[in-house]
Amino acid sequence: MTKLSVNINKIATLRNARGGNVPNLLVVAKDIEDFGAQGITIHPRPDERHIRYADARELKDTVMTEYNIEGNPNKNFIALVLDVKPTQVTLVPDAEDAITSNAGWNTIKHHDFLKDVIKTFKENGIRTSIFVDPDTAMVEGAAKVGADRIELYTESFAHNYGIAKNLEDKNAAIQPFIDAAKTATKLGLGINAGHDLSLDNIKFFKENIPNLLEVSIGHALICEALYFGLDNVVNMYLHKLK
Ligand SMILES: CC(=O)[C@@H](O)[C@H](O)COP(=O)(O)O
Ligand SMILES: NCC(=O)COP(=O)(O)O
Repeated sequence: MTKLSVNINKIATLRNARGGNVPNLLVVAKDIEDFGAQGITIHPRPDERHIRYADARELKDTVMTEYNIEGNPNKNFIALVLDVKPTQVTLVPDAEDAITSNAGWNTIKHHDFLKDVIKTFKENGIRTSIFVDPDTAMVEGAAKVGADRIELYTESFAHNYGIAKNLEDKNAAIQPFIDAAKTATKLGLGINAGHDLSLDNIKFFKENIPNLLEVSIGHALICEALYFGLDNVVNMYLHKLK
């Protein structure tokens, strides 16, 4: 089964635009769960431009499904995650000023750092996932540092699938992800995926990646909700992930 974890960063972006509490992030998170999503993802960034550290703490008592916190494990982020103790922490190597995530970890170069951080989270009962490009060497590196899962960075798939003219192009877009997923499975790593997944591309991705445990989807899902409504969109994803 592939779980749908809805990334609610964009709900916080909308709230922050007016400085008040509309929309209420906690209410939206609860509604998304009630609509059927099996997880809530947040990705607090150092400038707190959308999710604030206080949101991450408040959501702890609201989220009853899988709570996934993503981010670059700097000192403040590590302290936050250890305090909140979500179901899962996803380590993402973002630069401070990145507009959005734009690369996976080099799990070989950062082996010692990642191994230490992962040990700390695992000792605290938090499942760990590492954001990686679809590169078998990086997947092998993720296994070596002791991660429970990888999150495949799907931007290149979404882009190449979006411009594909035929099935051959679509197959070329997914092939690196199939190879990375096979390596992950062989090494005992669970497989998550995310970034720019959408109603247009999710079915093809799911059908081609065996053992896909979770997808985290935010930007496209919230955009699609403008047209279809949040309840409908969550259920459209659930249908495509069956
Ligand atoms: C790791 C990942 O791909 C997502 O968390 C994405 O980066 C969302 O972050 P923003 O909402 O800040 O773009
Ligand atoms: N981990 C990916 C995520 O949470 C959402 O990414 P996106 O759908 O906003 O691109």
